[in-house]
Parts: sequence; C-alpha cells; structure tokens
Amino acid sequence: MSSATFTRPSRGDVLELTIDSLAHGGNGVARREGYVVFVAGGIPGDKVRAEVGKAKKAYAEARAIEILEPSPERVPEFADHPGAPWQVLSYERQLEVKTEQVADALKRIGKLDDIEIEPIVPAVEQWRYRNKLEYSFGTDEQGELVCGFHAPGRWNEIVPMVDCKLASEKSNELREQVLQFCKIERLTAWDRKDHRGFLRNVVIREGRRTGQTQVRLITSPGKFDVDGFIDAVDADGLWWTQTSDLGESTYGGESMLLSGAPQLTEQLNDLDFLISPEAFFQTNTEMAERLYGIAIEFAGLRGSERVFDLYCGIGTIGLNMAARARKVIGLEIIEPAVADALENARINEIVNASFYAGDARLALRELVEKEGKPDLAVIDPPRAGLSQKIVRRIVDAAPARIVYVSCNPTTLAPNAAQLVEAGYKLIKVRPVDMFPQTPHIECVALFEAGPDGVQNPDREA
Ligand SMILES: C[S@@+](CC[C@H](N)C(=O)[O-])C[C@H]1O[C@@H](n2cnc3c(N)ncnc32)[C@H](O)[C@@H]1O
Repeated sequence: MSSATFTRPSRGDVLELTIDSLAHGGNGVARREGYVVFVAGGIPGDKVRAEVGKAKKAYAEARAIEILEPSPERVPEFADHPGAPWQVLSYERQLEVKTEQVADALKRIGKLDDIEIEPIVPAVEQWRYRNKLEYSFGTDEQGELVCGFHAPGRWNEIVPMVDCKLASEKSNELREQVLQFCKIERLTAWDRKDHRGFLRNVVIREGRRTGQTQVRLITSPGKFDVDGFIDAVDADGLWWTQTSDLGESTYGGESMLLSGAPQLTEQLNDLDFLISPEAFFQTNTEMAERLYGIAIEFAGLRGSERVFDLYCGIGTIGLNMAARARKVIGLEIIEPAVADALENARINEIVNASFYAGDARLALRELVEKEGKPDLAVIDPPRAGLSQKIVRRIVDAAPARIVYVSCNPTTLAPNAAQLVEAGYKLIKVRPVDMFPQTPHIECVALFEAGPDGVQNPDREA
C-alpha cells in the first residue's frame, strides 16, 4: 500500500505493518496514510505480517501472524496463554502503559486536562492471581475432547490448557479432574457451528484465603453420571447448569447444586463473604483488598454519612465501609448477589447496611425517596459504564462525594465529563493493577461537588 496505490484492505489480506502505539483494549496500532489498522499481537516497535479481519471505512482489525522484526520492548513469553497478551511487555512497562491510558482516556474522550493520576498500585502476584476461571470445551484435530480458552479471534477453536498460569495449581487440578471424568464418560463437546453436543463450559472459583473451591459445569440439557462426577471432582461446592441458549455464556440456564456448599466462602480485610455462583466477585482477591482500601481512603468517611453502594454485587465495598459510616445502602441487579449481601451483613454482624435488588437505571429515584439522599455514592458498574440517564439520576441524588470504581477508563471518561459538567470536580484518579499480563485497567476516581452544588445541565422533563 504505497501512497500512489493505497486501497482499503479487505478481509483475508495480509499486510506488512509497523506498530507505533497501543490502543485502549490492548491491540497494537499501525497507520497508513491516515488509515488505522488495529493489530492483535503487535506492540509498539514491532514490524509484523498481519491478516486482516474486519475492514471498515476508517479502520481495520488484523491479527499478527508473523513478527518480522521484534520491538526492542519485547520480552520472552512466560506462558502459552491466550488470556495473557501483554506478557510480551515487561511488567514495569505494562504499568506505565496502563497509567498513560487512564490519562489519555480522560483527556481525549473526557476532555479533562490536568487530572491528578496517582501512581498505579502494582499487583501483589504477576501470575496465578485469578480466583475465577471460565473454560470452554472443544474438540482437537484428532477429535479428542479438550478444555481451555478460545484461540484469539476464533469463536470455534479452543486452545487446550494444561497449566493455566493465571490460576492456582489447585484450580488447574480441578479443571483436569473435570476433563478426565468427561473423557472417561465419553461426553461430547458443544459444537458452536452445529449447535450440538453436551459440554459447554466449566467455571472454577477459589477462595484464596479460605482454600475453598467451587466448580460449575455448564452443559446443554441432558443426562450424565452425576454421582460419578461428584466422586471425581474434589470441590467444596459442585454445581451443574443446563442451558439451551445457542450463544456461549456462563450466565442463565437452570442451575442445581450437586454436592457441598451452595456458596463459596472468602475473606477480605477481616470480613467473611459468601459468594453464590451467579454473583460477581473481584477476580483478584489480593488486589480487591487494595482497591477497596483506596475506595475507603477516597471516601473520607467520618461516621455520619449515608452511603449508596451502587452496583454492589455481594456488598463487598459497602460492608468494608460500614464501620466508618452511619448507614450503607446497596443496590444490585442480580438477586442471588443481593441475598448474599444481606447474609454477608448478618454473618459479619453489620447492622447498619441494607441491600436492595433492582436495576440502577430504574431504581435509583425510588431508593432516594425511601432512604434519603446519599452523602457519598460509590459506583462500580460493569465495563460499559453508566448511561447518561443514570449519571443524571446520580446528579439528582446530589451526593457531596462520588467514588467511582471503574474497570474501563474509556467509559469512565465520558461519565466523568458529564459529572464535571454538572458541577462535580474530578479530584484524583488512582489506577490499580488487578489484571497483570492483560490490557485490562481498573481505577478509582474521586469526585466532589463544588461549592455551588450540582445540577444537570440538560434537565429532563
Ligand atoms: C463490576 S461489578 C461490581 C460489584 C461489587 N461492587 C464488587 O466490587 O464486587 C458490577 C456489578 O453491577 C451489577 N449490575 C450490572 N448491571 C446493573 C444494573 N443495571 N443495575 C444494578 N446492578 C447492575 C452486576 O451484577 C455486578 O454485580
């Protein structure tokens, strides 16, 4: 593609590209006369051959199939693992890039300059830090059953895992027990093209502090030797979910407890937590404690505050703040998580916390009417962030402080811009590395209402 002959690439084209930067989400970026190609598997300084997937008017997506000249920044890979694409960068460089990307998102997307970004908190463990792994079943070229992860960009190809270096040895052992049982029983893998077959996923969770484990097998509707499965898999809680959904998801379906405890027990900052299989729990236990520590520090509670814990999951943040507040009120959409949160308050003898099941998009106004306006709102939404409407609802609730825990700076940024426009000041942001070897970025942001209070600029009728 020289300037004279430049044509937009098409799917399947193979291009020679030099990567000049890293995009949000982790892909390398290469540019040709204003046309951008996002290259999975490329880092700045690499010269690669890359195969084009999606090709649009302004950009294309491609995958590096050969590194022609490696970047001087490349370090040797530690693990053959599709879930650890940034392991080719030194850990120090990963931390730098994550910090830069938080600042870049706030500046470029949020148009927020001169925001104080506090130093990123490095991870305690750079490998084997995940307390939850979701594996997929598939079939290899010999027709053998395998269990592992999707090959990058391949919805129908599963890379078998023998030692997942993001998981503990114990968690790996459980996956092998499940796989061996399924092989002996000659159970078939779900075929993602034909929509046939039994075995879909296995989710393995581990209490890093308690040593407890929970295994959930996800299959198509059918039968198998449940008693044999219970004997074969050495987990503290064993679940079976049957689903007839055509898409691959570990959510939904009909779940039943096969043996052991229904919830996993874990400890965070001296509190006990029960976790149902459907409920969210931060996947890096050690770093969750640090993340919540920063949220507590930013909250600056004095003991008299009413705290809203929005998107509260099993109540972890609110319950960690309860001793410093007058009252904590949590809101969460997944009902079993709310039941866990209530039970978690009870087992920790926390009496100043209430939890409600509801969609933050609809229930926030009602929550304010019932409980009164919050002094502090803690917000910890999924990666998609908050809609403009929810931000308006939060502004209407007028908390003096907002502690926003974000797992995606590119969605934090527009939410932050809207809060600033409404009269909040973005005081500071601190990134926390919950996910070493991956491009995922977590951070905590503190907003404070200005002296003139806050108001929605475009108030809805
Ligand atoms: C990133 S997790 C945070 C959970 C919790 N704060 C923690 O640290 O464990 C986001 C949570 O938001 C919940 N959620 C997603 N959409 C929601 C909605 N519309 N309303 C309320 N909660 C929602 C999810 O079920 C999940 O528990």
